[in-house]
Amino acid sequence: MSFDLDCTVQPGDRPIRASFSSNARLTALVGPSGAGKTSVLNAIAGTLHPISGRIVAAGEVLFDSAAGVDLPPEARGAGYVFQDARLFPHRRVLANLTYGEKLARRAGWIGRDEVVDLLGIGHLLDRWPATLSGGEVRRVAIARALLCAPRFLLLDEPLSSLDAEKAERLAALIERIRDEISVPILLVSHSAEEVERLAEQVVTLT
Ligand SMILES: Nc1ncnc2c1ncn2[C@@H]1O[C@H](COP(=O)(O)OP(=O)(O)OP(=O)(O)O)[C@@H](O)[C@H]1O
Repeated sequence: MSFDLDCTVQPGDRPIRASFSSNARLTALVGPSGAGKTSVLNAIAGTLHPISGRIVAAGEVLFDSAAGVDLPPEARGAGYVFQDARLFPHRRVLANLTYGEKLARRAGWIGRDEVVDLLGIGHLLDRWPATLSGGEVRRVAIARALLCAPRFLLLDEPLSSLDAEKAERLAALIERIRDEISVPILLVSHSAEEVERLAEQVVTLT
C-alpha cells in the first residue's frame, strides 16, 4: 500500500480528519484552501502530531495511536518538498544536494549524477539558492529530496506560481520520477489540469 491513513489532526481550532487508502504510484491530495492538505503531509512526515489514528506509508506503520507507534520524523523516510522549497540559503546548490545524500539510509539508490541529470540542474551546482529562478529552486529541492533515498515523496504544490513553460517542464519531470523511480508520491495540488495529468488516484479533503 502506498498510503493508508485514518487520522485526525488539529493544527488550528478545528479537527481535520483524513481517511484514505491508495496503492497508486502518484496520489493527488486536493481540496479548498484551509482544508488541511499541508497538515496531512506534515502528519505523515511526523512534524505534526495527530490527535488519534493510524498512518501507513510505503507499507510501514509510521503512527498508530492505539498501538503506541509514533516514529520520529527522521525514521520515517519521507522526501518532503515544501511549498516554499526551503533550500539552505548559505549553501550552494551542490552542498544542498550533498546534505540530502548524508541523510540517505539505503545503499544502491540512484546516484547524484543521475538525479542531477533527471532534473536538469547540472549547470546550477555552483550557484547560491538566492540566484535561482522559482522553477530552478523547485528542481533543486526535488533533487535534494530524492537524494535522501526516501521511502516515499511528499510534494506540496510543486508547480504553483511557475509560468506555463516551467510548470510543463517540471510536470514532465514529476512524470518521469513517477514512472522510473519506485517511490510512492503524495502530491498536493490546486490545479485540476496537473492532477488529471499526474495522478492515478485523487483524494479530496473537504
Ligand atoms: N500552525 C498553525 N496554527 C494555527 N492554525 C493552523 C496552523 N497550521 C495550520 N493551521 C490551520 O489549519 C487549517 C489547515 O491548514 P493547512 O495549511 O493544512 O491547509 P491547506 O489545505 O494546505 O491550505 P492551502 O491550500 O491554503 O495551503 C487552516 O485552517 C489553517 O489556518
